Amino acid sequence: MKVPVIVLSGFLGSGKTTLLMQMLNESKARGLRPGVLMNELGRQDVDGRILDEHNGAAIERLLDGCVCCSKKEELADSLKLLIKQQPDLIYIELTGVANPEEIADALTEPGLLESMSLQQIITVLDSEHTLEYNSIFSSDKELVITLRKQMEAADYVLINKADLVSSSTLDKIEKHVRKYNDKAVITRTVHSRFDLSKLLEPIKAYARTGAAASSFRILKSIGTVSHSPAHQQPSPSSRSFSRIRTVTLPFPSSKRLSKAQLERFMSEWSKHLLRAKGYVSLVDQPFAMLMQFAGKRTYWEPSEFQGAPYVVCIGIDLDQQRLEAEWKHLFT
Ligand SMILES: Nc1nc2c(ncn2[C@@H]2O[C@H](COP(=O)(O)OP(=O)(O)OP(=O)(O)O)[C@@H](O)[C@H]2O)c(=O)[nH]1
Repeated sequence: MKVPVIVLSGFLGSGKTTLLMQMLNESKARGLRPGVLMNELGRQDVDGRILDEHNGAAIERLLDGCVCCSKKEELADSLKLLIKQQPDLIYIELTGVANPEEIADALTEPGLLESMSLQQIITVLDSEHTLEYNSIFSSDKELVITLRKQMEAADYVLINKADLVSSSTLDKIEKHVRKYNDKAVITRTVHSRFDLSKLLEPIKAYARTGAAASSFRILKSIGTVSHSPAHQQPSPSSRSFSRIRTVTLPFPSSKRLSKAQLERFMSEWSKHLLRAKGYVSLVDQPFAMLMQFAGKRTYWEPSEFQGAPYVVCIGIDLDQQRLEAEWKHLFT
């Protein structure tokens, strides 16, 4: 019996983990046992920790690289480990700069093809910034192509963060998506919430009966991706990110900062910073807080994190030395 796989794609900070948490909750409510493969660009696993705090699903993590390029070989191994735990379905959350078609392609490798089947690709868009990406990243053709592929390959497109923009912007985004994908179901969402029954009910029926559900999609035919054996290095043209760099900033355990200091730091770096997330110690808080910088906004959430605090920064053309120096300076 093949395990159904749902791939969550979308640019950095668009709302993939938010969607994953909702999907995990709804899977559990239906009595399904999900497995999760999380891929993060940074060495530190922020999203996995967020999940641990909310759920008890089997989680495999692939850190410090993107499964569609540097971590391609490890993708198969991690999925095989998950399969051993006999989940009813597997969610793969990609990095924000991954091309989902390459993952779909990787799932056709011998060793995976017999044991899992790709069901759906869901792409989450950040309504506040999607229309700007072409101009923001105009000098990075690869990234622009990857963002387009995320829309093209999707079965579902969530136009997320709908609370932050006008309805005319949402209309424009929908038109923009339709230029690249005339088949996907497009839904406007807030906090990635949408009706998951069409996705999960057939999987539930499949898990119960073992019969192939007719609504399941068979592996998409991947016309645009050249098939490269997993042991080969990806060619430069198959890389999904180029000028993106990830830097982990340690937060001295004896120090505390204010929200305002951290928000100012994020805002001063916002030209190059696409995303930042991590656990920080605040002057007025007894416990570490989860800080998320996405779409040029900083979000705060309480957390149960008890390790050494840190912040992972993902940026384009990031001057790592200057970033680290200015970060250190915050604590002097
Ligand atoms: N206002 C608003 N905030 C949202 C919405 N969806 C998600 N967020 C917030 O945006 C931030 C990023 O959301 P995530 O779900 O972590 O985004 P992601 O795509 O997983 O991010 P990466 O893993 O870094 O690529 C979090 O602080 C979310 O709470 C939304 O619809 N509206």
